[in-house]
Amino acid sequence: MPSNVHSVEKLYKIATIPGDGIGVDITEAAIQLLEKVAEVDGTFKFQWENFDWSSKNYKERGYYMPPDGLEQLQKHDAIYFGAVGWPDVPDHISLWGLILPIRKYNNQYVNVRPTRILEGTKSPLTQCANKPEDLDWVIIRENSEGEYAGQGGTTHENSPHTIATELAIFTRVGIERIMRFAFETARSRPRKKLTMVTKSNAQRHGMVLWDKVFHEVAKEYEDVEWDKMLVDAMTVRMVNNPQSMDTIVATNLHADILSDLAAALSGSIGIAPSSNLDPTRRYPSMFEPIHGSAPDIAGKGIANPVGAFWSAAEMVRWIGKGELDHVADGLMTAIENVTAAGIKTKDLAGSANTKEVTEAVCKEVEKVLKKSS
Ligand SMILES: NC(=O)C1=CN([C@@H]2O[C@H](COP(=O)(O)OP(=O)(O)OC[C@H]3O[C@@H](n4cnc5c(N)ncnc54)[C@H](O)[C@@H]3O)[C@@H](O)[C@H]2O)C=CC1
Ligand SMILES: CC(=O)C(=O)O
Ligand SMILES: [K+]
Ligand SMILES: [Mn+2]
Repeated sequence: MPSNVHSVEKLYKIATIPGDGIGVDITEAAIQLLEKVAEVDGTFKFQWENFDWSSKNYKERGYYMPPDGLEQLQKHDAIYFGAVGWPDVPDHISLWGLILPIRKYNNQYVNVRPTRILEGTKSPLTQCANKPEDLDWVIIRENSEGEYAGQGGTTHENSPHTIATELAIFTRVGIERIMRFAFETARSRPRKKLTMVTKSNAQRHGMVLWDKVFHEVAKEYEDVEWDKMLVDAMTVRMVNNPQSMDTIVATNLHADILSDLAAALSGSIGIAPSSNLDPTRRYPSMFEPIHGSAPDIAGKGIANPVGAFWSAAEMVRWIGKGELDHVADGLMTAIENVTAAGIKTKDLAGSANTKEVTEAVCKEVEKVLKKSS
């Protein structure tokens, strides 16, 4: 391009929902980093709109999202989320008041949860040599139905005869689309390997349908090597043989649990990102670290922002539709250069605080992006 012709700056509208506890700290850190990235790159900008839908405000207002909350979010290209939940509000109220409806009503039926051992960090697994390839997984979590469908009820409350049901819902449409996404993800990675997780020995209806649809979809992906695991044995394999897996697909509940385990095995829950995707792109997708509000460390300024930064990188990748992959990759390089240099929070056996890690990554990303341009 001739130097006197400037490309038009693209504007990305991002809704931010910091939520509670460390969600606030890490969202602020992610915005700081993304602003730096946009400034250095110069071809795009972010327009932020912040939504103060926290547990504190819930206590005062009686709601997390206002009645038109979902519509407000839908005016944005993406949503960046911190975490929701605080000890003075029952957790099912906070989750069902905010994050679960956002996922469901925005058709975010996939939750992508990668983990690997970042440079300069260590897995607690002694059999891991801490080479990146020792543990490099992407968990594809079904994000719209299953055990978090929200169906069920309680009767005879406050009596010895209370009955509560929690119904897991599995639909053929829901299973088929998550399997396809999982196979596509596996196919896009070098090892082309998918592990499918169920509990179809004990759960004899929904999980059996899950198995059946998996085998049907597998026929369309002959280039992808696959195997299957029951979720209990899967926890053992994750600990004893992490090298043997690559892409993993599991239900809403199973993958929720396995992804916290995956994060811990790769070093800390504080590093793990997640993308809540509407693959059709009709609705905005949402990006957040997998961890919660961490009341035990909130307010101390020591939360690890790496999972938030990795989520930010995935958001850039998603909104860029292939045009900002170099920026997302640059962000990941910057994050890993900083962990490799030993600038890490306490959960990664370091001594830096959130602010110090954030500033180090901001500085590093400037170097990385300038070098690559
Ligand atoms: N998507 C969301 O908004 C989620 C919300 N929650 C909510 O968060 C609240 C707390 O949940 P917990 O079960 O305690 O899980 P949690 O993920 O908030 O914390 C678990 C443990 O990991 C540590 N930890 C988490 N993130 C960290 C980080 N970035 N850096 C360093 N240490 C970190 C915490 O200090 C704590 O010891 C609850 O109200 C829960 O419902 C939990 C998970 C996801
Ligand atoms: C709610 C929760 O724990 C999660 O989405 O990871
Ligand atoms: K979160
Ligand atoms: Mn979780």
